[in-house]
Amino acid sequence: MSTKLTIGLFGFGVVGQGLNDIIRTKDLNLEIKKIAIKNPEKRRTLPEELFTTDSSIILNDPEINTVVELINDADAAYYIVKTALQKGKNVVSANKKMIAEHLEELLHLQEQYGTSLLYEGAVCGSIPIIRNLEEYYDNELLYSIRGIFNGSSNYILSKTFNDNLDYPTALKQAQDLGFAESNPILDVGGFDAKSKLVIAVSHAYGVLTNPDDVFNMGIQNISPKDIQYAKEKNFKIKLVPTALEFGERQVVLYVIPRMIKPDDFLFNVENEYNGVIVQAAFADQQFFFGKGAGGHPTGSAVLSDIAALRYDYKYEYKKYRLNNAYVQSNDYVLTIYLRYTDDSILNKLDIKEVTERFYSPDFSYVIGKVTLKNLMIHAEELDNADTFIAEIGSGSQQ
Ligand SMILES: NC(=O)C1=CN([C@@H]2O[C@H](COP(=O)(O)OP(=O)(O)OC[C@H]3O[C@@H](n4cnc5c(N)ncnc54)[C@H](OP(=O)(O)O)[C@@H]3O)[C@@H](O)[C@H]2O)C=CC1
Ligand SMILES: N[C@@H](CC=O)C(=O)O
Repeated sequence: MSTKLTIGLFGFGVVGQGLNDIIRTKDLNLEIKKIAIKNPEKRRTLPEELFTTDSSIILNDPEINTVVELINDADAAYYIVKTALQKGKNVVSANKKMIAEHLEELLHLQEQYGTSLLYEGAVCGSIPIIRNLEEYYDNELLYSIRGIFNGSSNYILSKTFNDNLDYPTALKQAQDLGFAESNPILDVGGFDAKSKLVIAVSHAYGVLTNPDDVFNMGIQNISPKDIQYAKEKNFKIKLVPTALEFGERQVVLYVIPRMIKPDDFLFNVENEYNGVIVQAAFADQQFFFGKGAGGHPTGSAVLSDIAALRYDYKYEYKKYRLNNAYVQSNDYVLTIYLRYTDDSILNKLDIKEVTERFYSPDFSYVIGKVTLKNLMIHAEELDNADTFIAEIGSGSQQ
């Protein structure tokens, strides 16, 4: 017999309303008792008495056994989720930034208070990747996970690459469609993809890492020159988070644009769609594909978590609890395409094994090898309009 869920919902924006639309089409032995929002003046599509701006009304209601957190403020979300877990309520959240930043503490809170926090909607929208990494690949060695984890940046890349739209127009469209974060640098700068990678890696390898210790470079400095280079070589450019196991139980993780060949599963992942390639020892390559952003796709993943709570589902964090869990390492070498104007960056990055160079009065590029550690040291200098960096080909252990 499933538990009746009495829900306190936080947030009634793109995802909150998407979830509500889906719930209304089902008969699921659940009730949304109250909805917390921020702005009391906004017109709502549900009766006024359902809404409150006072989060404590939900958090202190003993009848509410489930909190669904779908707000666009990571700090407020942290307080809400932590308090709900401490008060014995189960929680579903789609807030990847908050979860990635506080995962270790949230894991221990669940243990301490016997509560459950589920967050499938936080990673790649509608794609059921977290439960697969946690449960399905429990016994198998995972060589790597990589993919397209951010719908907005992929939408922008598709529109600029395939339809010759300019970058600001494509970004505005992603915002208008409800895909982008309130601060879009989180999307285009690779921060959102990094949060999702950090969460995925905790279930894939049992590694809990601080997002600040993971390198991310985004697509914010892409120019028509980079697109022209990619087209001439029959590549597409995608923003790709990667986690790879190597050496003695080490895992490297980073987010960087990547030149993708036509035979790669990610080549045809366009617009707000996401794709995840899992490379495992025996299963070999497996590809997960689906919408990574938007109210209904994300709402469907949130609803799947809510439904799982009716049967007391919890993440066990099995791989984290193993004694011989993996450790994060940055001893890794990437083959990169680097567009630049100031030659000094070449020395700073100490680029080796150069296979291609191009000079012109207004820009140059080089293809060569660089250590992940050097990219991390010079990350701030690399983030300027005259520079664009993308992985090209495969990397190797340092
Ligand atoms: N949009 C997407 O495609 C996806 C989003 N997510 C994540 O889901 C979450 C919600 O995103 P999204 O729906 O797009 O965001 P929106 O900006 O569309 O909506 C945010 C909602 O949060 C409410 N809110 C903000 N602060 C508070 C607060 N302190 N207390 C109560 N309510 C608050 C807002 O209230 P008000 O209505 O009054 O302004 C609004 O209803 C974010 O964490 C996002 O990263 C995850 C996957 C996909
Ligand atoms: N801003 C995010 C929303 C979903 O997580 C994205 O574009 O992927």
